[in-house]
Amino acid sequence: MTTEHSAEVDLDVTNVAHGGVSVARLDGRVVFVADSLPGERVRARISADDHSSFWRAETVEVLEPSPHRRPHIWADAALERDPARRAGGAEFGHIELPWQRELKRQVLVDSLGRFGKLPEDHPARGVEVEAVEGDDAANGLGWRTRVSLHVDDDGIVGPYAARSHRVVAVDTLPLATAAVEYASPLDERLSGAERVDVISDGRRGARVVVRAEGRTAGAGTPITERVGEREFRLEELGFWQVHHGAAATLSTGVRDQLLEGEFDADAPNLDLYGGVGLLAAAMATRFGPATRIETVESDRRATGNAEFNLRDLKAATAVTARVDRYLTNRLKNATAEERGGFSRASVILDPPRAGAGKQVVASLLEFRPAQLVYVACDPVAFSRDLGQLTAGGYELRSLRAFDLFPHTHHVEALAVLTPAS
Ligand SMILES: C[S@@+](CC[C@H](N)C(=O)[O-])C[C@H]1O[C@@H](n2cnc3c(N)ncnc32)[C@H](O)[C@@H]1O
Repeated sequence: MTTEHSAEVDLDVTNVAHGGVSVARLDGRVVFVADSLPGERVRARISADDHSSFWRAETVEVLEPSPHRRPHIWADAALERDPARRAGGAEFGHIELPWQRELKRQVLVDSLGRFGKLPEDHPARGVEVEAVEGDDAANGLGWRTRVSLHVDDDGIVGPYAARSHRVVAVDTLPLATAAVEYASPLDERLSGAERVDVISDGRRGARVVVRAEGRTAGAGTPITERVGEREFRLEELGFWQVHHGAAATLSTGVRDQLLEGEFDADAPNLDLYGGVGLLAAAMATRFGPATRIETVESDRRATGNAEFNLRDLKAATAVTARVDRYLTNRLKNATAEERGGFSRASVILDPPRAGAGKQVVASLLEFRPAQLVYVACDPVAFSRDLGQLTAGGYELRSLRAFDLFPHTHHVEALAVLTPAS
């Protein structure tokens, strides 16, 4: 990262890139420009010029705005602030909401072609990014049920500045739910603390957990979230979908997208990276309480909660394991009869941002289930896995995408794959 170099240049921004930045060219070199929009001409400050194939720049002035530009939804992240002090976490906040979804669609479709090798004429390239119910009316605000704030050496509490680990003071948290924003100690000094997590308590309130080196202060008791008719117990700092409507959106999406013709309730069905059992429950909601399903999750406490949350489903089990090791062992120890069962299974996988990765995908290809339901939070990682799956004999049967993170660049995809006929 260049520090002494802060040249300002005028750039024509041409298209959107993965990661919440747009692309321009300077003397033939790619420049990733923050806080800009395709079609704009901006004045930007070069912030990193030490990479041979691209530079990075921050917009300081918009010379010719896009018709899709709007005043930033968060004054603490707007152009009026110096780039070094702009709050991170709302990198699309200067773009009208429907156009944010269009840009996310472009990034997803581009990744599908580039990394997933999905042919130009594949119907999945017509995917739309769907809004969560209520988000348009709320202008995409007030959805975050969890925020992680950081504390600097002076005790100032705030988010990191965009693309840095520098804490910036902010007055508001417009993406957070009202309860989470209200509970956030933005105007307090927390000397000695390192991080503050503010988490919806699953009802109308919020909990504040302050972490200092080696110490965590907070109530610590589990939280209960309700999705449809079901309740899910989870640890205070354990994984749960961030948008208040995300768990219901994904659970309904998985339930509806599972292919009935490929489903066998007695097969060794799996919910990989299963957390506290949200998507296993979605499968059982669709196909009945006798559905055989095993959740696989590396966090022991999440697995304990999955066991509790799925206790009414007599054929549901929860295992603490890393997915790669679980699949390797399962394949190594399987009898010929068990291997036959794998080919009748439905497998859900919802990996972290890095995707499932080569080894897990290779094991899935060997497992060869009747259908794979892939829930993906990173279009590039997903597309890489998709490319390996299609090269290994699977075909993409359906694809949906959801805007679970308004005003950020993130997009969630939900894909169903089956062995190619
Ligand atoms: C994106 S979350 C999905 C959780 C769940 N499907 C849900 O929607 O609530 C990913 C989960 O995978 C778990 N995880 C991360 N790496 C893992 C691994 N290598 N093996 C098993 N679980 C893992 C995390 O603890 C987290 O609970």
